[in-house]
Amino acid sequence: MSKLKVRNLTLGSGQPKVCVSLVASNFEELFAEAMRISQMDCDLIEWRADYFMYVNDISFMRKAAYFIRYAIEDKPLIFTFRTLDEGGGQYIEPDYYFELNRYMVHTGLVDIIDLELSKLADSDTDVVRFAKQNNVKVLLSAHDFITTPTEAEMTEAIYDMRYLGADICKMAVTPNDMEDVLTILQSSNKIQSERENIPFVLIGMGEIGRLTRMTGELFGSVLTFASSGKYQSAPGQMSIHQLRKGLDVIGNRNEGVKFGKEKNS
Ligand SMILES: O=C1C[C@@](O)(C(=O)O)C[C@@H](O)[C@@H]1O
Repeated sequence: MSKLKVRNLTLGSGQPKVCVSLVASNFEELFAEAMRISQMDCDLIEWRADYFMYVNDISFMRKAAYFIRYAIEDKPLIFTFRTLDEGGGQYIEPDYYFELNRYMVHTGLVDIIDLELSKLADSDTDVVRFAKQNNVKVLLSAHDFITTPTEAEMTEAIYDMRYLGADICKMAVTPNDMEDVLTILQSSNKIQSERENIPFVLIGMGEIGRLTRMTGELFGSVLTFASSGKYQSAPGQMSIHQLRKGLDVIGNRNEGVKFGKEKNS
């Protein structure tokens, strides 16, 4: 697994790191949620700005980011505006999408920006370079809320993201049966063995995909998302408590415990 340092957190070593999404529509809720989530046992926080009503006012966005940073102190913060095309909360003008992300980098308050691969592929924006120049990590993402693409399609999408400069490559898809779950795990396993320098995340959304939210330590995903208790930012997210139990079981090596009965000497 490839390692990536964000503030004091190292992604890609041991268990996948647990991220909780902050969803709020106004300032009051934003501040309350940021304070509440900052007390939770998560490693990173993702601000899902597509649910915030002042997203078109750039100076309000700075104030909101400042509030969040104040509340969460030194925890790494991902800035995400998820577009309607990929399951987001509101419409955004394509040019403003990049402008907003650029501005968030400029504030120095966020550590990672999430950009959708499909938007980036259609544009000549320099936002990836701009983020890197300002020591902000770039997470490229793609979502499918209906199906699971083939193993080759998912693997290629992750490699394309890396080629375009992603520090983290993420794909969240929808398994409809256990074959699809195996396809997600197979693709993960292929990526981790073929290209061990890529920090990536492959998630199966919905009830059927839950297993894939826990298996990162074995199959290479560096990050996993839990519910905030109040909102799920995607179907199938578990509570942090449930998720951590799963992560512990899956990563447990039972070191030092011998097989069979100890013989008395
Ligand atoms: O892309 C992702 C992953 C996610 O969709 C999930 O399945 O947990 C949740 C989103 O908030 C995040 O931006």
